[in-house]
Amino acid sequence: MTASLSSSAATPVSDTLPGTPAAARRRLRIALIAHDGKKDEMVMLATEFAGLLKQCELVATGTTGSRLQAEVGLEVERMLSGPHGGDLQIGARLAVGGVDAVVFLRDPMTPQPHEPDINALVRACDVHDVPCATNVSSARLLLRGLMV
Ligand SMILES: O=C(CO)COP(=O)(O)O
Repeated sequence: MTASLSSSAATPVSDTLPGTPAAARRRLRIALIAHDGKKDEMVMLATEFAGLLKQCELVATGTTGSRLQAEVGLEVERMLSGPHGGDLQIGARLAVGGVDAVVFLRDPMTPQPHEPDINALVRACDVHDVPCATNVSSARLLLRGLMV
């Protein structure tokens, strides 16, 4: 497993693939976000992939980040809580090349007050071709892919 990658903030994730010489690699930067109804699943997922995630630079929205720190023991940079702008902060970082992958466990059954922010973050992933998993099954595939 490798989670070390080259150092430029603007380096595309393609430069993080296994062919890149170890000395030129920088750590993968992964954003982790979960709505309240999905936070338990996020904790379970992060526990399952803790070996990988501990080698990565992690950023999360506020409450998700607290739970990952407290319950999984991960070092996480915490942004604002989602409804207070955390999704937008992560989207802004992603737009300038500062995020390599996003796991965003959205709750499709519960209306969110900050729906436009959520859509903006997912759109930013599509605009900038950053992998974004929005459910546990796709997150497992994405994280396994990063472990190659
Ligand atoms: O609302 C969120 C994402 O849209 C998540 O925010 P929290 O992690 O602060 O609960």
